[in-house]
Amino acid sequence: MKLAALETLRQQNPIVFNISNFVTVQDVANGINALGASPIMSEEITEAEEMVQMASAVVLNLGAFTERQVAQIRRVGQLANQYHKPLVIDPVAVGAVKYRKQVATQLLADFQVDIIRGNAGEIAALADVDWQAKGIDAGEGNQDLVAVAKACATKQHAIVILSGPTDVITDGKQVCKVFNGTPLFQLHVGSGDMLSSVVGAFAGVLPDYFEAAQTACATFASAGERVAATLSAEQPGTFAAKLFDELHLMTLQNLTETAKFEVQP
Ligand SMILES: Nc1ncnc2c1ncn2[C@@H]1O[C@H](COP(=O)(O)OP(=O)(O)OP(=O)(O)O)[C@@H](O)[C@H]1O
Ligand SMILES: Cc1ncsc1CCO
Ligand SMILES: [Mg+2]
Repeated sequence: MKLAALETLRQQNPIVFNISNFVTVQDVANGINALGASPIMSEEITEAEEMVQMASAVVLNLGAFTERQVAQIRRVGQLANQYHKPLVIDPVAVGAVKYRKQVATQLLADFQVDIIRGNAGEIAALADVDWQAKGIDAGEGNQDLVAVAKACATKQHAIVILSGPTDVITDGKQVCKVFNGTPLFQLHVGSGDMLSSVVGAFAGVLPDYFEAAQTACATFASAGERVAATLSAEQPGTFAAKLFDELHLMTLQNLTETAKFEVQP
């Protein structure tokens, strides 16, 4: 795990091109901006090539696309591959909506996606593992999460982040678990969307995307955990506000002291 990449990120201020969803777009922009990246969003296919060229990473969030946006998403995916930019996908609610799974599966078949970041319900769906996803939430399942994440990585030929109380990051063989976090993340819609774009930001400065995925999970979950430790009750609003502060203020030393993870070769 390369925690020092936090400082590289802040020095390089990578541009992250996000196709976001209308629910959480501002949290995503402010979250990665606070951390030290430079967000840019667009819904216009005509400027897709310029966007991808200027970006250090591309994040496709599939949270609320229209048919017209699918055409834009497809063009951006193709351009990200053409210009060799790291490509991250957040397959929102693919475990709950058949149409979304069809669209996401087709994207994954047509493009080289480097990192998939989803919760257990979403990663299980892309692994074709039986699971009861619930809307945008992880839902219920009794399969082993490491096995689910590995199956998804192998099937989709990508690094997979299965986020939740423990984040599981795998390339299909090696596994890293990040134990940080707080249940307060679940009280703020879009925590996962923010994480996916934080993953893009790290992939923009760390050419080893497996390392980038791990470092992003440890950084984001540690920031939330550090905020939760300052609250005296479940305060979702205060948590969100302080999460932005912490993403900005957290030092490498704070991160190193907080991060709890294990890597299995
Ligand atoms: N119960 C929990 N305890 C600790 N950390 C958690 C818990 N649930 C989620 N997290 C953390 O929350 C962050 C977002 O992950 P999550 O799996 O909730 O995404 P998501 O389901 O896609 O969220 P959203 O749909 O709101 O965007 C990750 O950093 C994860 O580690
Ligand atoms: C609530 C919601 N609905 C579509 S996207 C989204 C935000 C979480 O991704
Ligand atoms: Mg999500």
